[in-house]
Amino acid sequence: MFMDNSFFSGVTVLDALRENSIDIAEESLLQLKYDPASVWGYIEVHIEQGPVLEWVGFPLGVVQGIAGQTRLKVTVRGSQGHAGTVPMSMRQDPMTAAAELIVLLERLCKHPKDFLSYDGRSNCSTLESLSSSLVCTVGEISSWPSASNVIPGEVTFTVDLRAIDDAGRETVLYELSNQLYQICEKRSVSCIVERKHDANAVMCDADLSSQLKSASYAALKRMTGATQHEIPVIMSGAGHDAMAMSHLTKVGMLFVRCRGGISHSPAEHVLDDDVWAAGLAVLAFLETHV
Ligand SMILES: NC(=O)N[C@H](N)C(=O)O
Repeated sequence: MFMDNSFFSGVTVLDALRENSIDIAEESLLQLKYDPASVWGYIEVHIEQGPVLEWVGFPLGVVQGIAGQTRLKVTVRGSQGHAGTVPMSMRQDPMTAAAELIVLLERLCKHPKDFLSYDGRSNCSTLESLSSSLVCTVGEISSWPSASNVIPGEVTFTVDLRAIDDAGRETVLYELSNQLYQICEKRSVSCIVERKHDANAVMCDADLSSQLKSASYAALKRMTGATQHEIPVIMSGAGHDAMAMSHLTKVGMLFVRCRGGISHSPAEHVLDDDVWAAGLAVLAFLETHV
């Protein structure tokens, strides 16, 4: 099935392999996967893609865990019409409904405690941990037919929702969809919510993390000659290869400071010295294991 998938391009994985002279059956490809018993662990170094390390003034940080994530596609359908002729009171406008839904999402993710109750689905500690890591984003929106003098017939937008606490993420999604359908009903538009992607949170291995911490101390001492204060331990809101590797083995991650916390932008930048520090930390880590 995987080999016959064409994803976005229309070219199947099998076609792409064959075009590159790799004639392989799906069964043999599956046999290539690692035997968990043969793998000791997985270490990943990545730029932080956020502002924390720069803010605390450290080139390196140890990752405690990676947030779980859900991506939704929300389609809001209303009644397409003429921008000049349909009275405001007679509209079923999916654009204003989408705007209300997006503002609801922001309020829910900024203040989950105002929305979620202390019942069986969410207790006090889940709400605390949720509030600290929950982030929600609408990164794409499109309307049809997308003309300045037309009340749209349909608006589609994406939701990217992340939290370190999987149960909390589910609780937020449950609350979001409840409120979303209520708003759509109130505005006489129809809403379809499709769940496009889910990945559970991954916690880094405590031993690997403490070894990476010691290795980071050693690297920074070697570079600056000074003993560093506590190396920051941070959560990753971004997804990483370590998430996939965690199904196979224990994982550990090191973050490298980036300028302004900017990422997913051409302005993304790291200092050469910080990359050097990360290299020395990995070397120090390896030296304790050979
Ligand atoms: N490291 C990343 O930016 N990973 C993904 N693209 C993500 O978190 O969306």
